[in-house]
Amino acid sequence: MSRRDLNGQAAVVLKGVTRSYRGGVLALDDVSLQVPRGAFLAVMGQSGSGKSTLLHCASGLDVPTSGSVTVGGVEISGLREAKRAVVRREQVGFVFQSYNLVPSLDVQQNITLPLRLAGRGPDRRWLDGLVERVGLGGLLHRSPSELSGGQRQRVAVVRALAAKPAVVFADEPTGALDSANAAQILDLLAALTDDLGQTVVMVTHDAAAAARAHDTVVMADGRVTEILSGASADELAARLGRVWAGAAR
Ligand SMILES: Nc1ncnc2c1ncn2[C@@H]1O[C@H](COP(=O)(O)OP(=O)(O)OP(=O)(O)O)[C@@H](O)[C@H]1O
Repeated sequence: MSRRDLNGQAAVVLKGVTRSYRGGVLALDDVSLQVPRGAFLAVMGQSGSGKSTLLHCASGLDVPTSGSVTVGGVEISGLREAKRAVVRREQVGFVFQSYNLVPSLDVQQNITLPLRLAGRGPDRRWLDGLVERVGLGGLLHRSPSELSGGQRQRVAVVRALAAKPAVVFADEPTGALDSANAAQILDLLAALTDDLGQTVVMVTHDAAAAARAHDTVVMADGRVTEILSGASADELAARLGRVWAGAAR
């Protein structure tokens, strides 16, 4: 998985990460994973396998019970929430299935919100380039309620990238979209990594979506069971079928 390592430093490193919940649930069980800069990585696995917990721990939304997490060269697992919030603002972008745009703000304001919260001015060339690239140029003064689902998700992708984060975590980014809009968002995520050297980690249930990523991490029972490179949707579906059947035994 290291072929995308553009400048030697990994965007995200997890070492021996464990997350247990009250009641004895071991949601992550000794997970070690390196996400090279410029990677487009999918995370798949059956419901309850630990995908969301992995995303939450890797992004600093949650804290592992043990092990370490480094994002953009900053070790975040030992930090208190206020400091993790600063690292998240500067190093992490998020894209959610439900877009999570602020309805009272227009597109332009939504896109620059994370920067304003961080007290930073926008890099106009970077933002204008992104807006142009995703075809939102004529929509900057619309409210989110005046956009299609696909357009809303494109706004969310630009917002996630506005601060040039070390990594974008996308949680089922195509889950609410029809197949044409889903394909556009996947094209966009792939182009961001291939053309702009951005790093994307995408949790998905959809083998066709995962097939657009460079590599796919397969999870079962809180563990990474394998990492598949360049697999087709059919190969992933077949592989996951076997992992799930194995997990059920
Ligand atoms: N807050 C919590 N308290 C207790 N157990 C939890 C909590 N959150 C998750 N779990 C458990 O941890 C395990 C992993 O959950 P997680 O949400 O990471 O799985 P997932 O692969 O994202 O599932 P899905 O595909 O259904 O979203 C599951 O057994 C789940 O029930």
